[in-house]
Order: sequence, then structure tokens, then C-alpha cells
Amino acid sequence: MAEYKEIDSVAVIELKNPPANALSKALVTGLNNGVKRAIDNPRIKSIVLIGNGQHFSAGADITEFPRVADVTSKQGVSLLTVGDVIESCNKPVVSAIHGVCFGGGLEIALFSHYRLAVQSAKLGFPEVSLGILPGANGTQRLPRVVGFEVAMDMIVSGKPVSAPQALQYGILDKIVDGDLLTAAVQFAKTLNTVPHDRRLKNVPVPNSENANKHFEEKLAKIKQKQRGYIAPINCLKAVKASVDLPYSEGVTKEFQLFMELMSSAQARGQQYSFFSERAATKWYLSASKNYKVSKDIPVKTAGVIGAGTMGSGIAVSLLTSGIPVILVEQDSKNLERGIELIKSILQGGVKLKRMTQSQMNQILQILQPTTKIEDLQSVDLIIEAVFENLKLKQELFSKLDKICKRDTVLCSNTSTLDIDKIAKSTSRPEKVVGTHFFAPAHIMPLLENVYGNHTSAETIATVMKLSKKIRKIPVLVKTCHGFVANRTFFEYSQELRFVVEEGLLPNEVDDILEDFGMPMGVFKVNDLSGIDVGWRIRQEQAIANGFNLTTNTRYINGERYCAIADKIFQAGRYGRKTGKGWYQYDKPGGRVAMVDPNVNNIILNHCKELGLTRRKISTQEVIERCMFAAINEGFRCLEDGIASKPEEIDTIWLHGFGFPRYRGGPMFYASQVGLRKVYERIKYYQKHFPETSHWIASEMLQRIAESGRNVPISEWTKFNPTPTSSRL
Ligand SMILES: CCC[C@H](O)CC(=O)SCCNC(=O)CCNC(=O)[C@H](O)C(C)(C)COP(=O)([O-])OP(=O)([O-])OC[C@H]1O[C@@H](n2cnc3c(N)ncnc32)[C@H](O)[C@@H]1OP(=O)([O-])[O-]
Repeated sequence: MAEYKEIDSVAVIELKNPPANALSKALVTGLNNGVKRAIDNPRIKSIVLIGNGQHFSAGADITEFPRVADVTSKQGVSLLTVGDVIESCNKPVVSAIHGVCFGGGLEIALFSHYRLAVQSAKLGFPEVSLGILPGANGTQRLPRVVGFEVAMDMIVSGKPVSAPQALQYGILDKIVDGDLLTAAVQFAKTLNTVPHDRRLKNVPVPNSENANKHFEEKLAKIKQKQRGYIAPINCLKAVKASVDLPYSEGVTKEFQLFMELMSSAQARGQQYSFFSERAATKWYLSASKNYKVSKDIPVKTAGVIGAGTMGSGIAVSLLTSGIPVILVEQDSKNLERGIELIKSILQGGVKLKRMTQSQMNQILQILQPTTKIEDLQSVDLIIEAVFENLKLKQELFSKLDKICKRDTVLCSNTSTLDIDKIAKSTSRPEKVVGTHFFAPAHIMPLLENVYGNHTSAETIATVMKLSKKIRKIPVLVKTCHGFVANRTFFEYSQELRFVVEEGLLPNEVDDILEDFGMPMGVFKVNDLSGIDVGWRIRQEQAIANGFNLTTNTRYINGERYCAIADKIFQAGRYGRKTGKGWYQYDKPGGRVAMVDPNVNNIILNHCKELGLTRRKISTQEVIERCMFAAINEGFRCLEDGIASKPEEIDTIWLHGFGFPRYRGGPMFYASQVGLRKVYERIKYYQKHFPETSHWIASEMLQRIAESGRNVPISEWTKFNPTPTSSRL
């Protein structure tokens, strides 16, 4: 795990735990033994620590986290004990950094007396995103190098810095060109002793005069922008302790704050999220069709059809990843509007210093706008982003099938429609796939990729690879109406409309959801996505299923239906874009949502007309009803084989709907509540709301709940041996 070798008078200890040199117990023990061996060898004058493979180190081994004591223990070998050995060593220790140097890796580097790096290295403390803090004295050491304010920003945000930035801050002593090991050994040979100030615990925190002011300002920002999260607050308090307390007391405070986080439910949720995001990207159809063996088609050029809000956002995602785009609209007026939209998104990036004006101009050079669909004949992949209408999409795909070269991948940005029905209109169903982007498409990280019965493994591999290239988190699901995202979100939002029909007002529901941790309540989300869009989807579905949907509809095939949203639509309230929807806005397109008495009247009149008696509904009931309805549908998606593991559903909610990371996702949330309890409450609601079929408990959920044991989430799929689809 840690390989020891000698180059002249320099001991080189190579961290070797692929793929990221996570500091497992074994690696830390190896590192400790290596440093001690170097100390004991009189021929050795200095020591170099270096990473094998792509990185110096990604930090503590997160898979070992449940055993908290191992990470921090003063007994046996822990990061802290090896850190002490390194710092107190009388022979100079140099950390030679490449790739990432994160978390515990950076802590090891800060215990070292000198730090070198290659230009491309990245250094940082991402612990906050795992719900913890840099608990091997990182919160006490970094401020002693960079000062309170920079340390606070780095540790609270978790964002890494580049090597040049780290050099400027003083974290690095030098950036080296050429071979890192050669340069580090050469550098180490020039060192004889360890000066007092090279042991960071001896150094005071510089530039700390305004620490109180910075602390208060940051705390206020965290409470506003990271509402509900406890890790950023503890990170901040720990960094502040470096200023307020002597080193020996500061590390004790850090330990106390670290343990508080490590034993919290939030840390469990955030660490689960880290692994579930990675698990979700690993798709598997069969032994010969999966993420490991299936080859993709390189996407060198792409086409986007439809230059509306979605199409423009999709085009920006492709363009900013260096993929030339041919953008197609039906007429020059719509095309012009799309180009302006793309320019304004890019201009926003320039304003935020995410790109320079000249980079923006270069990006626009690879955009080819056109009104001729024939121009798409030789692109590698096309994403269609036209109206959510099956017939329209079928006509378009049929046309594309005739125009495009044989191996062009044809993607539909549908959010609900069956991919097989779209694929049927082509002679190449194996090349047809869904790429469901979330609005705004250039910002939202999720890409729900949808395969049909005929989609080939090559096509799936292509969109999964492309997703990563355009910096999205991809999840692969099987086709059905609404896929996983909208199927589960539909039950969640439908239940909340029932809650409004029974007694609460939209703003009261939204407040409860936002307190639960959702970035936006469901009614604000509806306003953002467009009341007209929701109305159109409901109408389309009604037509497809052969029934007439009006504002008087109360039941559909015996199922309860709430028409309040249709009444809001009927009142011309299409959402934020028109300045009014479930809320009143400061202006059309404005962000300030205000309660509107007119909306409350629509709701109260609706209830009066139907003779409904409104009642008080508790916070617990609201959360249970929306979450358990979504969770039950999540289990049904697993039963149907639409999703293959709960991690896919959770990743979709985390990155598509902003579900609070510290709760892990709805399925993880269910595991924390306990499936027995979730199941019993679903049965309870079924008794009370027999006209709503989403309260019929999933059989898979029932099997797990009745198994009589607390089944870990990783074993849930064992209770679903034969999903309806042939996928598993
Ligand atoms: C006492 C307290 C001490 C300290 O303060 C606490 C810490 O250090 S907390 C730690 C703070 N550090 C962090 O939070 C850093 C977290 N890691 C990262 O940011 C990215 O993984 C990294 C940038 C390293 C590589 O990105 P990439 O190239 O896109 O690749 P990828 O992301 O797909 O990862 C490849 C594989 O490596 C795995 N793995 C990675 N790191 C760890 C780990 N620490 N552990 C275990 N495993 C880890 C990862 O699961 C995946 O496994 P698999 O089975 O193949 O799915």
C-alpha cells in the first residue's frame, strides 16, 4: 500500500491504493511504517511522499467511515498519529503532489514540512460535502498557512484550488515542471534541517484581525444559502477555533465538532449520496451490455432541434464542452430568438467570470444556426427538443431517419413520452434513446437517459459518455410514461395538490417543503416550469387515454383528481413568466413570489363548489403524504424494472429536483424512517384515501417491510427477483 524506496540520501514513500489512493487503514499504516523506517536509517537525510497512479490522495477512505474510531483514534495508527510522526520528524518531509490532494491527503501534506506540485494539481478540503470537516487537524493547519478568511472559504465551500492558486496562497512552496519525482528528490536533497516555522503547529494564524466580522458574515450566508446543513456551520466554527484558541486546544475543539458531525444523520445521508451518484452511473443490461464492456460512438458534432428554452440550454451544454452544434428551428424568427437566448446565457457566464469574452466568441464560432433540417445529415448525434407532442416527435424522427447518416444517434428530450413509440417511426430503433434534461438545461446537473426495448448498448454507451463530457450526472432508466423522474414527482406533487384541496394554501405547503430541505416548494416549482406546460401534459395524457379533462373533472376512471391547477391555468396564470401563477411575482419573469389573495379565492371557491370542508393538516402529514407517495412509486419503478437500483432514484431526486443531499434521496430517507413504518403509513393512507391508487403499497416494499428485519438499502433489490422488464 505504501512502497518504500531509497534514491541516494532520500527515502521515497509512494502511496499506492488505486484508483484514488484513499487513505485506508492499511495505507496509513504503510505510510507510518515507511516514515519510521526512514527516520531509523542514518543514511537517509530527507523524505519524499508521492502518490502512485493519477492522484496524490483523495483523502480518508470513505468506505471505512462507519468505523469512526479508526479515522481519528489516538490508539493504533490513524491519520493523526502518522501526521504527528511526519511533523515531529527531524528529517525534512516533502509532499510531492499531482492529480488531487484532497481531505486527509491535504492534511498529510500540511503535516509535511514542504509541498511541491505539478501545474495541473488540485488541492482542497471537500469534507463538507460529505457532511463532516477536515478532522485530522486540517481546520487548524490551513489557516496557519493562508489566514482565516481564505481557510474559511476553502473549508466551508469544499471547493478545491488549482496549483497556481495554492502557490499564491502559500500552500505550495513550488510548482515543478517535468518529472515530479525527480524534481522532488532534487529539492529534498537541498534540505538538511526542519526550521521551527515549518512545523505548522508552531505558527500563528496570519491576517486574523477581522476574523469575528468574517465569521458573522459567513454564518449569515450559510444560514441563508445552505439552510438546514450542519456541516458548513461546524466547519466554520472549527476554523474560528484556530484563531481563538492555542493550537493544542484548537485541535480538541476540532475533534469535538468533527465527532458531532461524524455521528450525525446528515453525514450518513451525504456520504450515501457520494456513493449513490457513482453507483447510478454504472449501468448494466446483461453480461455483454454494460458500462464496462459496451463501446460508444464518439460524438464530434451534434444537432439540436428546437431553439426554445430547453433547446438553447442543451445547445449551450454541448457548445461549452467543445462540441460543435447545428441548431435547427422551423423559421428564422424562432431561430433568431434561440440565438439570442444562447448569447444571453453565455454572456451570463462572462459576467460571472466563468469564461472570458473571447472564449464566448470562440464558442459562438462552433454554433451553426439553420432553418434547414437537411443540414443535420452528417452529424453524429441529434437531440430533439420540440413540443411534448408524440405525433410531432414521430414525424420529426421519421424525417431524421431519412436525412441522417446511418449511425447518427437520435435522442429525444422528452420528459414523459414512451421512447419505443418514437423509435417506431424510424427504421433504426436501436439508435433512438431518450435524453431527458432538466430546466434550466445548461445548469441542472442531471441527465435522465432513457432506453427503449430496441435501443442498442452502443447507443446507451454513447449518451452515457456524452453526459459526462457535458458535465452532467447521468442515470439510465427504462422507458415508460414519465420515466423515473416524472413518475415519482407526479405522485409527490399530486398528493400536495390534494393537501391544498383539503385545507392548506400553496404557500403553507411550500414553507413545509422548504423547511424539510427542498430548495423550492412544489408550487413555486410549478410556476417556474410553467402552469401551461403542466396543463398541456395533462391534456395530452387525457387525449391519449380517451377522456375529456375539464375544470369540473373530479374523478378519472374512479381515481381522485384535483382540478385546481387547471383553474389556475384557466385564469390565465401561466407561472413566473407571466408574473402570476400559484403566486404573484414582482414582474413577469420576476423571482419574488408573493401570496396572492386571488389564488386563495380560486382554491376556496373550488372547495365550496365541491362542498369540501377544509381542515388543519399537520407538517408531519404533509411530509408523509408527499414523500411516501413518491417512495411507493419509486418501489414500483424498481418492481417494473424502470429503475434497477434505489440509488438511481435517489440520484435523480438529488440532481433533478434538488432533494436535500443530507437526506440522501427519497429511498434513503425511507430507509432512515424504516420501511416497516413507511409501509404501515402507506396502508393507513390507503384506508383514508381509497380513491387514490398510489396508496396501494408496492409488493416489493411489502416484502421488505414484512421480512421482519432491517434490510440495508444495498439489499433491497434481492426482494425483487423478477422485475417486470427483462432488464436484470
Ligand atoms: C479524520 C478525518 C480525515 C479527513 O479530514 C476526512 C477525509 O479526508 S474525507 C475524504 C475527502 N475526500 C473526498 O471527498 C474526495 C472524494 N473523491 C473525489 O472527489 C473523486 O472521487 C476524485 C476527484 C478523487 C476522482 O474523481 P473521478 O476521477 O471522477 O472518479 P470517481 O469519483 O468515480 O472515483 C473513482 C473511485 O474512487 C473511489 N473514491 C474516490 N475517493 C475516495 C475516497 N476518499 N474514499 C474511498 N473511495 C474513494 C470512488 O468511490 C470510485 O470508486 P468506484 O468503485 O470506482 O465507483
